[in-house]
Amino acid sequence: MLQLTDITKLFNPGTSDEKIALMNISLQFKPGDFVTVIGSNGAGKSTLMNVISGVMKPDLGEVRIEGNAIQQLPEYRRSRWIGRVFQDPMAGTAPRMTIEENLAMALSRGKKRGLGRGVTFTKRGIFREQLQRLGIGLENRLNAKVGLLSGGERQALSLLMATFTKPQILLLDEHTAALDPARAELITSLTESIVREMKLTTLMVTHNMEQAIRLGNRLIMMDKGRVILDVPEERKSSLTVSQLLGEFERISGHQLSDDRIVLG
Ligand SMILES: Nc1ncnc2c1ncn2[C@@H]1O[C@H](COP(=O)(O)OP(=O)(O)OP(=O)(O)O)[C@@H](O)[C@H]1O
Repeated sequence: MLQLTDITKLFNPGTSDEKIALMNISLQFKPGDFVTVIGSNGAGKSTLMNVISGVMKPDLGEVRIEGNAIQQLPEYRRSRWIGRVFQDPMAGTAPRMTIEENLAMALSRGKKRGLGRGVTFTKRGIFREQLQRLGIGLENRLNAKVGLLSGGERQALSLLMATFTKPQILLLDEHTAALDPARAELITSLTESIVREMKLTTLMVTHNMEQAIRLGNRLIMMDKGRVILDVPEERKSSLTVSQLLGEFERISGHQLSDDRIVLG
């Protein structure tokens, strides 16, 4: 279980440039929860992901996984519980290394440095089997340099790498936003099946309102560092994009300003 209690994060505190990125955020996620996260520009969505993954420490509050407070642990020490996929397909992989070298690296995640990074015969078999699940033929290209793959192929590989060692939590930071619609749909359905099969607690930031409603079992809306709406599955399934935008306006008192918004 992932639990956030009274998380506050300020940037440049005490200066004229002070920004409240997160203000008293308390959220609890059950194993297998698939939560879509939407909000206006600068609402704090990426900061929330960064505080959970350990890229940043909160100024106040606790991040707990399975009851253990981890907010002071550095990112690399949280990696056995948390996988993350970014918007930029280059971010989750090493482009100069081959597919199998990248997977070997993913497999050694959370283990002591230098251990188990080589590609053995047995590992190659596991890699082929796992890549096959993606259904895009990467299992036949183990020695291809990742930098030569298309954005969609790289994002599928990033997804596999982020979940290779069966983390409990998956953070998706607009991971389909840089792809064309067909590739985005492929990555979305791969995401859904991986999340379902592995029962991952998943937080997915998206600017696509239709996707935010359609995917997952809970929707969180953020504005100015706060969670302003938390929609459970029962209500989410009957929600429309215009109702969602209307709710945002009603609660926040202003229109959703998002330069990357996609309505559906
Ligand atoms: N490193 C930083 N230094 C200073 N301010 C920052 C930093 N990172 C984020 N902020 C500020 O914190 C607030 C929250 O930013 P964050 O990136 O989390 O928002 P977001 O919801 O992900 O926005 P967007 O959808 O535009 O990417 C914003 O006001 C932003 O300008």
